[in-house]
Amino acid sequence: MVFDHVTKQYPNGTVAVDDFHLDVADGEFVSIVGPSGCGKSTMLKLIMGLEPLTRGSITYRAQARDESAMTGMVFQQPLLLAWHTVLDNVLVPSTLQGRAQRRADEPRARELLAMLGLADFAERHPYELSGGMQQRVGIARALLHDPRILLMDEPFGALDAMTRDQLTMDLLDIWERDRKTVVFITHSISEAVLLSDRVVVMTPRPGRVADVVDIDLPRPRTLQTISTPEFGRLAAHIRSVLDTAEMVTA
Ligand SMILES: Nc1ncnc2c1ncn2[C@@H]1O[C@H](COP(=O)(O)OP(=O)(O)OP(=O)(O)O)[C@@H](O)[C@H]1O
Repeated sequence: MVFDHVTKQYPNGTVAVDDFHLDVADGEFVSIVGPSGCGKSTMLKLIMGLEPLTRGSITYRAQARDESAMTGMVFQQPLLLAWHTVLDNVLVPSTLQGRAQRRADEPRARELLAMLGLADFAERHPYELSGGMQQRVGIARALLHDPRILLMDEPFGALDAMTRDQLTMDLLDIWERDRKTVVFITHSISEAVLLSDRVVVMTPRPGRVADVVDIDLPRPRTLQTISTPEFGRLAAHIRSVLDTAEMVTA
């Protein structure tokens, strides 16, 4: 996926993203970190085609079976339908395509629920699940149609620290298995370092690329990776780039 000098100005004149340039390899895990309001969510909306670009382009290298299988999206809140079971929530994208599609996709939905440790909860309702389990349902739903690109907008932001760590490890497992291209938005430097091949550090609004940091930590990574000196060095570097970018624009 190539972001070629992407600029987004909203109709009210706000420039949310300015000249964002990045080449994301197929199967790469890229995180975007930056201060609040620097245009991270806007980037995702541009990728999803929910907002038109003002200038520049976003192009895909990989081919998908169809357009709808190109991207899967995980939000900060899992956005589950309270009156549907867990299984039906995962199958929402199929149900929208008709009953036959729903039937065809049910085995895959059950397989994803099992992979995320929710096999026994398929017939339950969202209110019976913890926050972390609800977010797993959101992840299963995003993976249902095997998207080429997984977009994640602070998916663990609303969770407590332990659940967050667990889901981070689960996401690493899932990614190691089939190496989707992931664009992951987060406020957490350590989450970004632990997960990513590269971390894009953005400046305060209008969001520009302040630095792109290669995360050359060996994989598979574990929570112990966080206590290595190399991890500390990378996290400190990203912190200093963020601080410098804030001082320059302040
Ligand atoms: N529809 C819109 N119309 C006008 N301005 C907008 C619109 N959506 C976002 N903005 C502005 O664009 C800027 C970037 O917003 P965006 O939500 O992309 O930032 P963010 O980095 O995701 O923020 P946060 O980390 O707080 O979620 C902000 O100043 C925001 O107020």
